[in-house]
Amino acid sequence: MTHPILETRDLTVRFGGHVAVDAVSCTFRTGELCAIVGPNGAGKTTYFNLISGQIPASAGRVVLNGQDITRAGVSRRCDLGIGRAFQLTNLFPNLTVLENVRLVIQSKRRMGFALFSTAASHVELTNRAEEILDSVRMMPLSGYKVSELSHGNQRKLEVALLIALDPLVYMFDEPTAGMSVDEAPVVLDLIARLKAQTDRTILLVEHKMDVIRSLADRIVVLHNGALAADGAPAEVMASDVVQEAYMGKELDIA
Ligand SMILES: Nc1ncnc2c1ncn2[C@@H]1O[C@H](COP(=O)(O)OP(=O)(O)OP(=O)(O)O)[C@@H](O)[C@H]1O
Repeated sequence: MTHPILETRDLTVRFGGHVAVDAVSCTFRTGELCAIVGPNGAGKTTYFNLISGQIPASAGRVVLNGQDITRAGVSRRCDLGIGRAFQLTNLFPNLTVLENVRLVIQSKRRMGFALFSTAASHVELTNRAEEILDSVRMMPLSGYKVSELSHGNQRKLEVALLIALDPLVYMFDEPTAGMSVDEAPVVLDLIARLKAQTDRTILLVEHKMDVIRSLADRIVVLHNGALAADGAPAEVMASDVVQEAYMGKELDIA
């Protein structure tokens, strides 16, 4: 069994009297791709927000690589290895796509956000940034400002920026939402390659069952904020509780 990289222990958040995430205890392991599913309003995005630090927990713990990060802010969690796509998109909307990717690589290498560096490091950084953009098939857009990109291309850039950041845990919340039929497979292919070629942990909130089937090693089901099922895809999908309560109604079964 592989090493646990991320754990939530009785993680809970209340908004007034409403418990949006209810004592969720879950362990995510190195190298696994875990799909988080559940009906609308089940608490999936809120659970993500608690892990990435967008909102503070009312109770419980978030532990990354053995370190309690429950009280850490978003940027500290990002430094420690929690990478969530949307945090990065509008980093520098008036800089180009290439400059944005290069700056994330620089920040990861603790070189600061200086736009100008030595000639050699500039060339090396640019090469790496171009390699990443090539992998998301965005090289033709490298000179565009981020603010000029279509929604689909901004989502692709999010993935590119996340790859540049190379976190321990990649978090994708419906990564193909709003994308065209041409664009979505590019992003899904990238996630599949991340899974195949790295030992990173990937958490994926997703409604599309065909995507879950092709990518997930494990499925966690949330319902009314609580953990309703957790296990291998075939086992979870076949379980009575999931079949009856969620799969047919809420998930987009292809
Ligand atoms: N900041 C907030 N204040 C009050 N209630 C909130 C807040 N954020 C989320 N909620 C509530 O918490 C519950 C869980 O919402 P969440 O967005 O996490 O669900 P979800 O599973 O991601 O849904 P969807 O699949 O529709 O995106 C909902 O009832 C929502 O209205």
